[in-house]
Amino acid sequence: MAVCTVYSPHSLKSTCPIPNTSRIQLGSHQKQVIFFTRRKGGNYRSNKLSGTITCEANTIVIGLAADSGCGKSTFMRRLTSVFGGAASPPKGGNPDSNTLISDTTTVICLDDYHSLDRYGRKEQGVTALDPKANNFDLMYEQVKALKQGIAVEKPIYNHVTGILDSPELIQPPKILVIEGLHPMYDSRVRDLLDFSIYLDISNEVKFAWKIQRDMAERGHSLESIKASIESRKPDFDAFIDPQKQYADAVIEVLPTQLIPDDNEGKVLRVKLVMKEGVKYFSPSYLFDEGSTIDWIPCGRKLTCSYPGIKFSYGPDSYYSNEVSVLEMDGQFDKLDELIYVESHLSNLSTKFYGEVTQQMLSLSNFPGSTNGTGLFQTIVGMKIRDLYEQIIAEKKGSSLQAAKM
Ligand SMILES: Nc1ncnc2c1ncn2[C@@H]1O[C@H](COP(=O)(O)OP(=O)(O)OP(=O)(O)O)[C@@H](O)[C@H]1O
Ligand SMILES: O=C(CO)[C@H](O)[C@H](O)COP(=O)(O)O
Repeated sequence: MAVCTVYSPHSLKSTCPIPNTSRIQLGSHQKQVIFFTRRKGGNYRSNKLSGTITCEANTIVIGLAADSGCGKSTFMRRLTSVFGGAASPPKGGNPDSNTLISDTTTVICLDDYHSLDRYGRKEQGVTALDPKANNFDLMYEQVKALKQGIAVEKPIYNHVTGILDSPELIQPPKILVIEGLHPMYDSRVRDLLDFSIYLDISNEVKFAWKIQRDMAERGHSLESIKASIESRKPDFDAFIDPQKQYADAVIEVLPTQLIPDDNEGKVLRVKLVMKEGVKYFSPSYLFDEGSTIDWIPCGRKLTCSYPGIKFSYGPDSYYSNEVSVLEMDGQFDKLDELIYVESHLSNLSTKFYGEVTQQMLSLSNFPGSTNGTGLFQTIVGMKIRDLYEQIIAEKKGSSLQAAKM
């Protein structure tokens, strides 16, 4: 439902597209439901009122980019949990839908915009990472419509059959997350994003995660997993990886530096790269904003077994952008002791003391809960909630202001 404000009772003009007949909720000073019928030249006729209408669609759009098997679904489940409630596929819809809906968020998977299905890609010898296999015009049109408060009929790419199924109806949510291979590839789609995240998983770690999932859950052989990663690599380097330069936050996952020549890949070094100067987003920091700090918290208040834990924080530059980087190498032994670390982090956008620890404890069975992946995904979740609340508060403020004029 688009939220609109009616200014003057005489002229009728809209600054945004409204479907032919639409239910419009007026500003809070004048709550009533009215119907609009579209007329020529962007004018609308209503059953109850006339006036100039400014549509303030309240959908904010978040982009999450990563290669397949790099933890997007896990991150999405953490994000949904920050807003409370669980996410599920559209009720009564296609059981193979990739969409997840909760009270606040709708997560759509950009695989649904594959223009070539599995057979088409095979025939043309292209991977799903190649822009030629994706319909960016439709992606742009539909994300734009949802952001404007208009429902869309989005295609479904069926990962079971490898073909495109009939579309599903997606209503504009409060927060729309577009996750997948290319949320920041097309500049038109990129410009619609209120915030963007890139999960940058190093090759060694990606390989370990993929083996764990695809061998255990999908019955693939080690050789076929290796071959699949190798065959995707050129397109990954050409089309997916470059998107990280546009991200407002990057979560980089690397092998640990605490164990010399580690090749087990169980202990991880994770960096949270946060762009400076992004509207509604102010980076979190350790101890003292802008300083450069190394911190080993192990000791009386934090239990650490081998190889321990090391945090670092400081300013840096990333693709010529000024950033702050928070880093954690190692893993927690006792998750409830995370409160000790949390109390030394600032600007977390939490609602109460210890909220990050509480979130992490409540999802302790999720992958990455004992290391920086879970911690930084949770912090980014808090930041997205804060961004959303700031944008909505600002919009409400300007509607009230306009209504008074
Ligand atoms: N932080 C983490 N630490 C360890 N393993 C992880 C982490 N995040 C994800 N994984 C593992 O990696 C695999 C892929 O994770 P997930 O399904 O979240 O990725 P995805 O990007 O959504 O994948 P796809 O796009 O292929 O559906 C899973 O087996 C999961 O357990
Ligand atoms: O990279 C991917 C996105 O996660 C998939 O490989 C792509 O969507 C094609 O899917 P499938 O392998 O099921 O045909």
